[in-house]
Amino acid sequence: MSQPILSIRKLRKSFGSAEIMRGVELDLLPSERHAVIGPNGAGKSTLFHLISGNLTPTSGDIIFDGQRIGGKSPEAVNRLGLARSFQITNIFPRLSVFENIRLAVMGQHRMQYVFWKLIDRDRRIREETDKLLELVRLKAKATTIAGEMAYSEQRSLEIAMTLASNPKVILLDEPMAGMSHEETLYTAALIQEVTKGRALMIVEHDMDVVFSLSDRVSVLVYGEVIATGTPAEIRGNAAVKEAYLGEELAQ
Ligand SMILES: Nc1ncnc2c1ncn2[C@@H]1O[C@H](COP(=O)(O)OP(=O)(O)OP(=O)(O)O)[C@@H](O)[C@H]1O
Repeated sequence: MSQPILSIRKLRKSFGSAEIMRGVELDLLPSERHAVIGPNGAGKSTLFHLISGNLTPTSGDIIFDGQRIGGKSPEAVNRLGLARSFQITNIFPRLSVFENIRLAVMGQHRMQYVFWKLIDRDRRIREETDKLLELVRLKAKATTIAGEMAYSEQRSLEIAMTLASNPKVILLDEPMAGMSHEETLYTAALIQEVTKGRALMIVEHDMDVVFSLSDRVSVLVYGEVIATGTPAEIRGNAAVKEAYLGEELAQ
């Protein structure tokens, strides 16, 4: 097994007297797609907030690419190569699709571009923006106002913006929430395509998506990972069935 790109050890987080993360252990391999599933309130979003720097751990380690990142700012974590999208769509609805992606690209290259000639800078930004537009199949919508697109297209746009930093690890929090069956299938295929060669950690409630998209699945219950394994192993795990999947698959 290759070395993990992200290792989480004995991770704890309390809010006042409420202990929400209770010693999470989890490894993400360099180019695997890894889903985190679990009942409502298990702590999945909190886990993502801790990894991305939006929350500071109470104790424990989060090691990304050999460096401790627990407690670093979201900007610092992002600069190291970890990008995250949120449950709520995070785009600029009044700007065009092209402008949205261009802003993400410019944000990433704020520093480097200072040293380039202006004309060269504009050309590079445009090229990178075009490449991302193509990757998420939004080229034909480049001039469309983002807020006027279908919800699934807005999520595609958001995925492109997440990719602007060329991250090694991508965290996606419920990317299919609120989508129709067709939109879900489309977005799952898109995620599969654009995350090739990178590590993906995804929180998702749609079990069909989870089991078809993931190389491995971790099950979080009351702030602890109770099992990690291939989709087949997780489906067949008695403790998982009892704690979560039994009711989820019966729906
Ligand atoms: N800032 C906070 N202060 C206090 N409690 C919090 C805070 N953030 C989250 N919690 C609590 O932590 C628990 C875990 O919440 P979290 O949103 O991480 O769960 P989840 O697994 O993502 O749930 P869902 O599947 O419903 O999105 C919940 O009981 C929630 O009320």
